[in-house]
Amino acid sequence: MTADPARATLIDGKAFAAGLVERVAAASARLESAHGVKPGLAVVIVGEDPASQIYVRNKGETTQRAGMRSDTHRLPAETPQDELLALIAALNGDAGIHGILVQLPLPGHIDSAAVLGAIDPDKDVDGFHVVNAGRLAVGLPGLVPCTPLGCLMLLKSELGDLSGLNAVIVGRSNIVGKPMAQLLLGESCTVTIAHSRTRDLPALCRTADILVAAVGRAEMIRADWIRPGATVIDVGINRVPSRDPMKAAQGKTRVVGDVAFDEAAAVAGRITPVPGGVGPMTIACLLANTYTAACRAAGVAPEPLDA
Ligand SMILES: NC(=O)C1=CN([C@@H]2O[C@H](COP(=O)(O)OP(=O)(O)OC[C@H]3O[C@@H](n4cnc5c(N)ncnc54)[C@H](OP(=O)(O)O)[C@@H]3O)[C@@H](O)[C@H]2O)C=CC1
Ligand SMILES: Nc1nc(=O)c2c([nH]1)NC[C@@H]1CN(c3ccc(C(=O)N[C@@H](CCC(=O)O)C(=O)O)cc3)C=[N+]21
Repeated sequence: MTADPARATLIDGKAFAAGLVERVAAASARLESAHGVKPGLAVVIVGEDPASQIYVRNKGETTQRAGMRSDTHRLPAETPQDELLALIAALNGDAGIHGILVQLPLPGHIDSAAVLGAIDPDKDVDGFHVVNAGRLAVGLPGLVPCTPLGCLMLLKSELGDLSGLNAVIVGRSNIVGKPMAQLLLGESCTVTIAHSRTRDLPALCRTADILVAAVGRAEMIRADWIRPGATVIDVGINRVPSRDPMKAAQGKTRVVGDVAFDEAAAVAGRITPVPGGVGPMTIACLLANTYTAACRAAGVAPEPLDA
């Protein structure tokens, strides 16, 4: 038998998220007893996107655990945009609802930008409204997108001060890549954003002390793209056929990240697994944002939620 190569430390997002949910639950209970405000989240789902089902289920369970109110509005796929906008207007005006999340992607006949733009920015717990993107860009308090916020919490808890580190983010979406870059810039990292037109992506990735993969391509990032000792955050959630050919033939799938985990773990210093890494942090941060929004609506300073 050959000795195991050095293995990266696993960053346990699931455990970190469970702790964060507990802190949110405790802080929410204190907000309710001291000020009579119970944080309320409204989730709006239009149509049936099978990939989103797990997210929706995990979200519902976790919100319950945090002792928050959570309403789910399920609308048929053919819902006219006007009707969706009318629901958002009603939720904007509902004092018991502090957070509104419209599940993406929306059906093709709906203008997603118009829908996201209709959410009251102070209830926009996804942080997708242009006002919140602008606040993040200029360093004003707002609501920060949950996935990058969760990644940042993991990085700070693992590495402490991030200043001066080289961060490479692969992916430039408005919901992950760009806000991730803003947050790391805010921590004084030297930030590079890569995308599908980037030249020599492997060489660029090798410059990273912090490598964030948010691409949506199963196991694209290989071991030889990773600087030995680097911290790797894998945002990707990709469904691939089950390893067992019998199960695969029955259409069974498993979830993998954007990083080839097994080989990457032999090179990286620290790495998040998929599942059990960034995903649970996204949900915990959604609840944290709902708590923050409820505090601000009540004119109360939110308690710090850091570990
Ligand atoms: N864990 C979680 O909580 C969450 C996970 N996700 C997952 O994260 C991943 C990314 O999501 P999202 O940001 O919404 O995805 P998008 O599809 O919106 O963006 C993907 C980005 O990756 C870039 N890209 C695609 N192919 C390549 C390539 N071959 N080389 C370099 N860059 C490439 C694209 O570049 P270009 O702009 O040039 O097209 C784009 O900027 C997905 O797997 C998604 O499922 C998303 C949200 C939450
Ligand atoms: N308005 C909106 N906001 C979102 O934040 C949003 C969205 N729409 N649409 C879909 C994507 C995807 N997303 C995930 C969140 C958590 C997990 C998650 O908890 N994953 C677990 C389980 C994975 C599994 O086993 O399938 C894990 O990684 O361990 C996955 C995916 C949020 N998204």
